[in-house]
Amino acid sequence: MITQKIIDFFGITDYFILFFLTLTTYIFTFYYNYLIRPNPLPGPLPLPFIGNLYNFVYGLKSFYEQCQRKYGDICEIMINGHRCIVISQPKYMEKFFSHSSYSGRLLYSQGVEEIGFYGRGITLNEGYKSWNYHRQFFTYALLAPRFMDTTINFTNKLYKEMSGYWQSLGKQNTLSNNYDNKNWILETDFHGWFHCFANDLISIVTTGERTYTIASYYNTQSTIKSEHPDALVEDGYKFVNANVNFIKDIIFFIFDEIIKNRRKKIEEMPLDKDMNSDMLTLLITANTTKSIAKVKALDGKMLKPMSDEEIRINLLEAILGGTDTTSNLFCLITYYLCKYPHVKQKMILEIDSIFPKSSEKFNVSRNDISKLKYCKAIIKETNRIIPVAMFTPRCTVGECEFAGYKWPTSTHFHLNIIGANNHPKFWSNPEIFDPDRFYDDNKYDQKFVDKNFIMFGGGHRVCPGRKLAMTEILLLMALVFKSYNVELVDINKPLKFDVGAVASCQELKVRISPRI
Ligand code: HEM
Repeated sequence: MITQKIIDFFGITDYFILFFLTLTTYIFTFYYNYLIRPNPLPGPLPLPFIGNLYNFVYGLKSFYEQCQRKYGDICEIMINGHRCIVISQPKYMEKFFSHSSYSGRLLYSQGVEEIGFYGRGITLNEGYKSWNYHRQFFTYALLAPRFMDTTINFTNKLYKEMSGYWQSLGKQNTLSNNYDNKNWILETDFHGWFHCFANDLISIVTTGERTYTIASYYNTQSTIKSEHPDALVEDGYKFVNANVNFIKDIIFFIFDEIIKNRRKKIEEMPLDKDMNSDMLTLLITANTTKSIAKVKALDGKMLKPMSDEEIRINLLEAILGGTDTTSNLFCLITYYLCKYPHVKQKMILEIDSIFPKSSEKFNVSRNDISKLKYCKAIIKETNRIIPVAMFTPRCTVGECEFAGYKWPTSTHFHLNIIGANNHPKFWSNPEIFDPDRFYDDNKYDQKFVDKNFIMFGGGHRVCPGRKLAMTEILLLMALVFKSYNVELVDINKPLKFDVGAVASCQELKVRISPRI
C-alpha cells in the first residue's frame, strides 16, 4: 500500500527527471573514473555502457591493427566494463611469458559463467591452486610419449579413411569414363573435411571412443555411403557444427557415461595388462595404483587422483581447444602454399626426400616428424602472418611493473599476438610469406626469430596442446601433400575467414588429384 502511494505521488515528469539525473550521474562518474585512472594510456574513447564494443564492428583483427597503428605498442580499451591494456610488442609480453610469475586469464563474465567454465578447469580458472591442479594432470596426459604414439597412430588411420573418401568422390565426380585409380579430379571444401578430421581425431585421442564426422561429411556428398553403420554416422557432421552451448550439454551427458564405464573397466583389468593411452585412461589412472607416472604440484607435492567431474572438464577443454585451432591452421597453411608455389615445391621436395616415392605403405612415424624441418617452418610462418589465436587475455594476480608502469592487481591485458608477429620493427617485410625466416640460418638470426615469434603463448599459461597440435599438423602436411596435388579452385579469391576466439577459415575450395 505504502509503495503504491509513493509511486502514485510522483508524476510522469518526476520520473523523467529522476531517470535523467541517474543517467547524468552515471555518465559523469563513468568519465570521472576514466579521467583519474592510473597510468592513463592512449586509446579509443570508451562510451558509457558499451565501452569500445562499437569499435569491433569491422572485426577483431582490424580493430587490433587500427589500435596498434594509431596508438602504438601499448594502449587501452574498455570491454565488458573492464579497462583492458592492449600490448602489441613482444618485449612487453615477456613479463607474461616468463616462468617467474603466474598470471590469470580473466575475471568474471556472465557468458563464461553461463557455459559453466568459470573457476573450473584450466583456461578460465582464476584460482591458482585449482588451475594448477587441473593443469598438471592435463599436461601429464597430453605430453606422455604413449599419448603421442596414440595421436600418430590415429592421425595415420583417420587420414587413410578420409583419403579413401576423396578417391571415391573423385571417381564419382570425374565424368569421363577413361579415368583409372590415379586419374581423377575432385573439387571440394578443405575446411569441411579438416574440421571433421580434427573432431574425429581429438575425440578418439581424448576419450578413446570414435566419432564418425568424416564419414558423415562424406555421406552428405556421395551416392555410395560409408561402410560405418548408419546409426553411428548419422548427423555427425551437423553435430560438430552446432552451437557450443548445445554441444557442451550433450557432451557432458555422454562423458558421464563414458567416464563411469571406463573406470569400471580399468578397475576390473589385471595390473599387468597394458592399458590404452588415450587422455581419459591416463587421467583416470593418474596417481592411483595403476598409473604409469606420478603427477605432482609445482611445489612437488603429490596430487589426489581426479574425480569424474574434474576429468570431464579437462576432456571438454581438450576437445574445444584442439578442434578449431588445428583444422583452421591446416586450412591457412594450404591457402598460403597454393598462393606461393615455390614454397609448396620446396616442401614437396622435403617430403619426397623423407618418404621415397616407392614406399607402398605410407605411414608417418614419430621419427619422421622430427625430420620435417621445412614443414615446421611453414607452420610457424603461417601462424606468424595469421595467428590462429590472435590474442591471449591475461590479468595480473599481484602488483607488477613493466613497460615503464606499475600495474595494480587484477589489471586486464590483451596480448595482441597478430600485432607482435607482424610488427615492422621486429620482422622485415612482415606481409610477405617467407618460411625461410624459421629455416634459413644464413638469412635470418634464428635466436632473434624464436625470441620474437609467438604461437602458443608462454610461461605458466603456455598452450598445453602444443605438442599434439604440431604433431597432427606435420603429419597431415606429409600425408596430404605426398599423395595429392592440391590447388585453389580460384587463386584470386580472397581467403574467407572470420576472427572470434580463434581465426577461423570459413571455406577453402580446392581441386585435388592423386600425385602418385
Ligand atoms: C595450432 C594449434 C593451437 C594454437 C595456435 C594454440 C594457441 C594457444 C595460445 C596462444 C594459448 C594462450 C597461451 C598463453 O596465454 O600464454 C593457448 C592456451 C590453451 N590451449 Fe592452445 N593452441 C593450439 C592447440 C591446442 C590444442 C590441440 C589443445 C588441447 C588439446 C589446446 C588447449 C589449450 C588450453 C587448455 C589452453 C589454456 C592454458 C591455460 O590457461 O593454462 N590448444 N593455446
